[in-house]
Amino acid sequence: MGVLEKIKDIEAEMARTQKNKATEYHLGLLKAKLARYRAELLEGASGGASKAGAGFDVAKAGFGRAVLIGFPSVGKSTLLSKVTSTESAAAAYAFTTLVAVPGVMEIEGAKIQLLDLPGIIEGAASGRGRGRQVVAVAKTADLVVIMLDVTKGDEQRQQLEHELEEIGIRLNRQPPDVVFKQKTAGGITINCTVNLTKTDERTIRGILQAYKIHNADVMIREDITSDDLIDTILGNRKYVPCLYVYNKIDSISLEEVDRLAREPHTVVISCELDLNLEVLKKRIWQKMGFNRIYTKKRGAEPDLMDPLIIKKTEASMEAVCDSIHRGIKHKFKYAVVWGKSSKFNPQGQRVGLTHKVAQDDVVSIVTKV
Ligand SMILES: Nc1nc2c(ncn2[C@@H]2O[C@H](COP(=O)(O)OP(=O)(O)OP(=O)(O)O)[C@@H](O)[C@H]2O)c(=O)[nH]1
Repeated sequence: MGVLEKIKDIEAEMARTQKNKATEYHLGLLKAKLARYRAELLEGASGGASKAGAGFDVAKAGFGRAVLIGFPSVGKSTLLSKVTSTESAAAAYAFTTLVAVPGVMEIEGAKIQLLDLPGIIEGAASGRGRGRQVVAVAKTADLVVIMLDVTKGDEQRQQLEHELEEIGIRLNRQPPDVVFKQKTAGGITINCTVNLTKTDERTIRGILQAYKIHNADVMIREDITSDDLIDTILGNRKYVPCLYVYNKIDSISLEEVDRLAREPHTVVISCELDLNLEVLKKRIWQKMGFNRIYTKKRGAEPDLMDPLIIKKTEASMEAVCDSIHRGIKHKFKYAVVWGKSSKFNPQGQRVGLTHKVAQDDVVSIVTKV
């Protein structure tokens, strides 16, 4: 039996099985099996392994990359033409049978690449589409933008979320708070700091066994599900922020627009009428978690024309140094900071390499001579 049939069988069995306390263990094992077969499918273990160099790669331009995913005719090309300086058609990158169109968007002084992946998402998880390439590209993405047609309802959204979920992409979620350490001996030790309501120890042991893990320490610090445990064991999940963009709001009522606009992680736009496109750009910037820092030479005014763009998660003074030049931190003596991250002082605050900067800070770096 091929992997696809095995997946179908398990899915059918899961659909037949009622979800309750008594079936939790059985379902947990089925999920573990399913995740294993899916991984096999995506890694090409069942044949058709990718040739070296046949992968999907687009040179990362600018500071970050947002990947645009959506069904045909939702308005992806129209959006790209409005918000990016899309490189000419000749510059569209071709990968074996796949073409992705990268455009570059200027937001708040940063260059962000917006990559349109036409038609590759459908059926990716079942091996029909180009699951491996989607995974590869999504792994390099700082943001997934799911573009939807407001007139098509929520069906497209559910389908895309489902496909992305199946290939191991987790949208707008944090990795489960579980520490998992495989060992060579000593059996399985499970420690929980919280009360588990969605799974239990027997199921956890069963899942570990399904993965032929007989020696491991598992420390659980969150009320996880069996799926969360499988994600932790497989360790190859990609946690990425996602923005839902509903296009064509010119075709629906104001009430409906208002309702959608209040949904979390959502922006409503009309490409055709140029509605809300600036807001969309701002939201992309925020969702990517970038930080803008201005530099200032001693005795001079801050350089407001050419800010440094740094990822928020790594926004220490050391990251600021690295974004200027790799060698600077080795010559770093101290920095002076003005802005939200510093104590108010017209002379600025003296800080070291571990200081965390904030958006729009002005920084002056003093190096050893
Ligand atoms: N009413 C309305 N129509 C729009 C809007 N934006 C795009 N369209 C129309 O939707 C159709 C599809 O737009 P495209 O930009 O070609 O869509 P796409 O997602 O790139 O489609 P593929 O190239 O097939 O992947 C076109 O006829 C556009 O004119 C909008 O804001 N409102």
